Amino acid sequence: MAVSTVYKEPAPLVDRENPLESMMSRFNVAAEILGLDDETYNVLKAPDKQIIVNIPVTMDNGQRRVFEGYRVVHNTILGPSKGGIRYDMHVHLDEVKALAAWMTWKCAVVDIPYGGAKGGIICDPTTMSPGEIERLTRGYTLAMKDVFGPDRDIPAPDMGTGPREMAWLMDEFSKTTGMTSPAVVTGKPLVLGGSLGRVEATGRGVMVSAIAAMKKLGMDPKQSSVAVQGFGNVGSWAAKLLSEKGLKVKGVSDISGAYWNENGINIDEAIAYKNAHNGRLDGFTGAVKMDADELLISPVDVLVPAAVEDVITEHNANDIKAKLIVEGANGPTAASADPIIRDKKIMVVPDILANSGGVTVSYFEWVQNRLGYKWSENMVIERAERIMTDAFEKVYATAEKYNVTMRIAAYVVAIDKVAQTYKYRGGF
Ligand SMILES: NC(=O)C1=CN([C@@H]2O[C@H](COP(=O)(O)OP(=O)(O)OC[C@H]3O[C@@H](n4cnc5c(N)ncnc54)[C@H](O)[C@@H]3O)[C@@H](O)[C@H]2O)C=CC1
Ligand SMILES: O=C(O)CCC(=O)C(=O)O
Repeated sequence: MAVSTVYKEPAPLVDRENPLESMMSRFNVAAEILGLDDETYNVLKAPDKQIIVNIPVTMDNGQRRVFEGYRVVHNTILGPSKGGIRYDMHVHLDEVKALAAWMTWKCAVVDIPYGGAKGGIICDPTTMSPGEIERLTRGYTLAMKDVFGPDRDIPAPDMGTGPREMAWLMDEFSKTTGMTSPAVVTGKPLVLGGSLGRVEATGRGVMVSAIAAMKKLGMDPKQSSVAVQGFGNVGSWAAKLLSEKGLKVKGVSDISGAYWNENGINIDEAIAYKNAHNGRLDGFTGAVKMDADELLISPVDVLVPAAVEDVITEHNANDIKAKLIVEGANGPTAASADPIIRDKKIMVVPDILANSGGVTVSYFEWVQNRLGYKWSENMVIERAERIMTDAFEKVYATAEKYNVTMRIAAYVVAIDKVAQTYKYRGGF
């Protein structure tokens, strides 16, 4: 059988911002504030390891294609590395490196015993059949069998993946090791040892941090409006839970475009529409279609970017009207926009704090798998909310202490924890 593609050249980053550079520039500011020593700085600035694999997959038409996949383990000083797997055509090694480092900082901010990692495969899952995606997922798992492990590196869902892919990953890993290992991956279906509350956990954390920030800013949720970019797992749950808190969701968007309703979008209807239409809002009649770029600069009080990186840049930051940005996505704000947003006095709850509800409940899932015991949904929600609220208050206090933005404060909290751990553990 002919091999049609041997190597997929990663999409160049020349025409877009580089998330790794954005991550590093904030890391440098926080390292300076902390007076981080050179040894620890040098260890943290680069990932522990980067694995690149080529995964041959027999497509439904009999052709064999080869997909390029990555796993980057940024750091494991706090514990086994943790982080999602992304299926998208824009996956790039530098992006995965940034996402892996963000996982280290995120786990440190919420004080859970994990390091950071991230994976990705350059593919377009929207054009692949379930069988093709399954073979790809199993091939990736096999290629990473020496990387993954319940005490080593624990994947989870990210863009383009969900419980279905995590189930295949768990099954393939279990077969290669000869024992059922639910704790090797989180975000699994409930029946395979998934946790109650994990599906909505990231969106719930976005809601919790948005409400905490609104309280600080003296904003009344019932008198406030919000726009949410991205209507997948994170965006749709954030929109639903924010609307349940009384905010009027005036705008939402996904890859098909942006949708606006001045009187508020009925989010349950939008979710039902999306679920019935291949995960997309295209054709949704509960709102008027608008220019996708307009959504981020629309007249709302709160903005929740919950799709991809670098959508807020020096080119549109000045036009943002929201008083509060809560980052559901990883890296939605390029570093070039930071000073503009700061000068406009917009509060930003940064990604490594705002979207940490997902990994927090993943941690709970892993704990439950290891205990062989299931927690109630209320216990999951109550514990996750407590962790997120405590982290928010710690970051807020750090921002006040050093007179810096919430983003820099979150990096300070995270890097300080990692650096202290190095100090006690030693080893270099
Ligand atoms: N799933 C999770 O638990 C977590 C996800 N995140 C981050 O949240 C973001 C979204 O992830 P998920 O919701 O899981 O992905 P998903 O695959 O469920 O949904 C992505 C959504 O974004 C939309 N989208 C893609 N490109 C877009 C664009 N250029 N403009 C507007 N919409 C666009 C898609 O149509 C879809 O609605 C990513 O940055 C991810 O890294 C962060 C923490 C945890
Ligand atoms: O749930 C997890 O373990 C990680 C989720 C993730 O990839 C993220 O927080 O960006």
